[in-house]
Amino acid sequence: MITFDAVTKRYPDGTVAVDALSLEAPTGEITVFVGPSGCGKTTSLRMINRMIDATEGRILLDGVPVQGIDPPTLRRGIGYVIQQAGLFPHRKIVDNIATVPYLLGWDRKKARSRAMELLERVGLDPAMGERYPFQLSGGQQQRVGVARALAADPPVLLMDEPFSAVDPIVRTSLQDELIRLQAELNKTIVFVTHDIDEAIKLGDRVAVLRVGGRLAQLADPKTLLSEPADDFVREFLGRDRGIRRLRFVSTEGMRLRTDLTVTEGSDDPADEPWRLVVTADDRPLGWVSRDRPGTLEPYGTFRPGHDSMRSALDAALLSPSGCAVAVDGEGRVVGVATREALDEALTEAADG
Ligand SMILES: Nc1ncnc2c1ncn2[C@@H]1O[C@H](COP(=O)(O)OP(=O)(O)OP(=O)(O)O)[C@@H](O)[C@H]1O
Repeated sequence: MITFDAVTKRYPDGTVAVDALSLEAPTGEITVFVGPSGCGKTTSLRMINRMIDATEGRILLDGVPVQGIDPPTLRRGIGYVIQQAGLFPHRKIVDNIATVPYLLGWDRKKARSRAMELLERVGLDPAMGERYPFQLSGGQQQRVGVARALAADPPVLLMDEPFSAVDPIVRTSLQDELIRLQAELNKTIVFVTHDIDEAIKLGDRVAVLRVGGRLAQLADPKTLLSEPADDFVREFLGRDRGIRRLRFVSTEGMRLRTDLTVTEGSDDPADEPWRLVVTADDRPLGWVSRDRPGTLEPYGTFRPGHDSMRSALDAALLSPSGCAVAVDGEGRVVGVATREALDEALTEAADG
């Protein structure tokens, strides 16, 4: 666990970047620092590994003040990932990843085999180990940055806007990858971002900072969205706060109709405005309207109990039928959520 105990950072020119910050980043969880530009996120992060020293207060790592640990020893237990990956341009990828193991005096073979293992772990082809950073895309370089930070298996990982320099699609896949990795590795992660969506997606807890380095709110994402502490947090969360909350509304137990599907090629005597055509093994093919029986219209799917209400509504909006197709883990249709069922579930969520 990382503890900030009334930590203040005043730069020599008098700027107070962080002001009496107290919070805990629990072991094995992702704590996100989020807030507008200049609110002291990076300064707070860098005080953990002593790239910057606090002016007042203490930061404790599992109860031990970091101020008492010499920086090289401290940093051995703390991986650090930054925005542009910060790879050494003249070293091969495998040697970039093995940087810390080499520094720790591991033998070359062991360090390189650890690096190759990590390349695969972060979703890269091991053949990339022999390339140089300029031969990789921005997203691939970021993955290498994560692999390098994990090389010596540090219990703590500090990540400073690691995914903000890549395009939105790559960014989403890097975020998904981090969630997957964290489920395996259980590191104590402090993650800095200015993007509230990223904070909500990744954080077990989210610390919203305001300019001047003061903590506005520390909460799990669901609480943050439903109970913002004040106008600053509400405004920072933005106008889509209600939509974002849907990510935390479960689709477990949603009422599904099973009488709206029809197997392809079979007769469909029922008089319904929309029918979902499925294959013999229950894969969805498309919606057919009563008015245009020969045309398959688009559909969207979600997995009840697994996907959130946000996904279910998205699936409904993707189709002119206005209904969302419920599928199991194998993509087989288990039912259909009509507008009425979606509305019921939303009303229940709003009441609860
Ligand atoms: N070396 C320094 N000397 C003086 N002031 C500094 C120094 N480094 C940062 N600051 C100031 O401290 C404040 C916090 O900076 P910091 O980089 O921690 O913010 P941030 O929240 O990470 O911002 P951003 O999202 O823009 O990266 C800012 O007002 C910044 O100008």
